[in-house]
Amino acid sequence: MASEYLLELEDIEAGYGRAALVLRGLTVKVPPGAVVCLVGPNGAGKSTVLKVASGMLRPRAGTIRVAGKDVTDRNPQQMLHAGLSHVLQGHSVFKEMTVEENVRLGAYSLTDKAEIAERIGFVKDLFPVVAERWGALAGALSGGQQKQVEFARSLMVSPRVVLLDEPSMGLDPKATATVFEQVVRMRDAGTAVLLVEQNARRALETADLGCVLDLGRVHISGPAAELLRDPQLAELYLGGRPKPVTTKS
Ligand SMILES: Nc1ncnc2c1ncn2[C@@H]1O[C@H](COP(=O)(O)OP(=O)(O)OP(=O)(O)O)[C@@H](O)[C@H]1O
Repeated sequence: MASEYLLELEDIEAGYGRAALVLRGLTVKVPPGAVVCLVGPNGAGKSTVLKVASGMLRPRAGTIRVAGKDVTDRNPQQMLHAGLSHVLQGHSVFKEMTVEENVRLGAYSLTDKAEIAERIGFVKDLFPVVAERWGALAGALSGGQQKQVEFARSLMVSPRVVLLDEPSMGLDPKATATVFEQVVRMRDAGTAVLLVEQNARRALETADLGCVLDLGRVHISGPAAELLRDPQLAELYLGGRPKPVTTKS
């Protein structure tokens, strides 16, 4: 059945082993052409949402749909095939391999050489640093540049939705700004993004839609700009009240 959403996580319950549930009836929906960000306190379950979406963690209840198709209980390989590509927290480039080798790893499931060449052209256009440093060892790149190599690798399979877990982790403010610019470029090039970020204010400034997680559920969701303006949310989750708008005279 056709759906207006690319990814729907509905009434998800999930947890680890015998421990208490982490997600307790969580619903998150990602429409086409959008960056959706999940924010909330430490341990709220943000990364767990991405693990459920990419098949790393099976939900105990609830439904996962991709473009209207039920994909609940599929494994990571099948989720990738369905169109969900997960960029994990931390740095996952292979430092002793070249940028090219790292990016080509993202195409391991593709067999059509013309398609691989087309995707390489696409990611080189989207991430100029990947094109510029194509033959360099990935370990020689800065943290922010390595993150762009990870983005490029994740886009090789033409995913419908990229799942980004704390892409700014460990980066300085300048590199963080570049990485968020690239998130917007990915969206504008046609890939929807579900983003988890510690830096909630920065993430909401980038995203189209936001979901605030608390106690394993979505506490409040809506256009990111509206969430940023909400004084109560700012106090509770964004490290203080919104900055007053100043007008230059
Ligand atoms: N592999 C695991 N095994 C057992 N418990 C886990 C595992 N991963 C996460 N948890 C627990 O699940 C809960 C939610 O963790 P999760 O990483 O999803 O939260 P988060 O909102 O992303 O937190 P943070 O902002 O600190 O990264 C925490 O209580 C955490 O200890």
